[in-house]
Amino acid sequence: MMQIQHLNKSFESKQVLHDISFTGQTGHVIGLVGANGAGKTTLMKAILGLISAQGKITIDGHPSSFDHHEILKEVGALIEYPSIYPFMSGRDHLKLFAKGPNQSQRIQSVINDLHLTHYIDRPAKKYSLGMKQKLGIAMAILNNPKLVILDEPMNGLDPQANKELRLLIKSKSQTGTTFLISSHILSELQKIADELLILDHGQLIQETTMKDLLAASVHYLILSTDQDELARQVLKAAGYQVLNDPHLKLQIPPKFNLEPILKELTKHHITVLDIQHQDGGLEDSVLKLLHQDQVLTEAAK
Ligand SMILES: Nc1ncnc2c1ncn2[C@@H]1O[C@H](COP(=O)(O)OP(=O)(O)OP(=O)(O)O)[C@@H](O)[C@H]1O
Repeated sequence: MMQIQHLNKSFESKQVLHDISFTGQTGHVIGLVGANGAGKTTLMKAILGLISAQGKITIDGHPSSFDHHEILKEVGALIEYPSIYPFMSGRDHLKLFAKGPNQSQRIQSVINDLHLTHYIDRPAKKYSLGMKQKLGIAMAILNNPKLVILDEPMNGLDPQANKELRLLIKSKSQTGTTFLISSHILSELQKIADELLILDHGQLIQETTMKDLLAASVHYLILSTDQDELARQVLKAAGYQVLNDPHLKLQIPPKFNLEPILKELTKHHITVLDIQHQDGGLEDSVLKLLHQDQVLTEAAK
């Protein structure tokens, strides 16, 4: 659905995107993560032809660029803040944006999907940040685009609205819509993204499936015993990676056998009261990759 090849972008002398290439499969949800200023919004703007950039962008088999972007009719987007007219109602915004057949039906269905009913007929100037955000998302998906690009869509949304958005993205992707979504809320992204692009200082340092990334993520074991301090010493002496944490917390590999730990503790007459397994999740994995990249960059200097 989307192919990006050797994309470079500079603002005056500052290069902010460095040779970015990736492919987005039809119906996949692609998460875009990176620190503040990593280049996420710039990349999205370049794909949307909002800024000029060097490189090749192909959407649904059609080339797209700053000067030639016919195919962008098939793309819905919410970048930074939604463009909202304060004196128009949400419904009038949707009417203004609607294209093609069955407009009223599509407007009503997006209102229902995003639970906008109770304020959609009020002027938008009375909307909260989250309400505006939801209206912006509604405008992006209203015309059933093949590709939807959302920059920080979870901004300002409460947990219920986040969940509704997640369900909507999942159901749309299952019917073939491709999503490119940037977010700092990695726990939310973890729940919806099939793939992940990690940007660091304008470089794509990792393109991976969520499954692979999480499989390689850090895992922890949190033990509760009748003698935690002794258990800590025993496990450290036995070579386990015991963390400096108020809890008795061990870092373990993804596939791990518990038996030797229990044997070691029993040998020292320590009783285990509780065991919890915790995976580091997306946040840990992304931070680890960004840290590795920083170390490599420093070493190359
Ligand atoms: N119009 C512009 N003119 C000059 N520099 C810009 C412009 N837009 C962005 N930049 C610079 O490009 C870099 C990438 O910015 P961008 O907004 O793409 O980052 P981001 O990853 O989206 O960050 P955030 O998570 O904070 O939104 C930053 O150093 C920013 O200062």
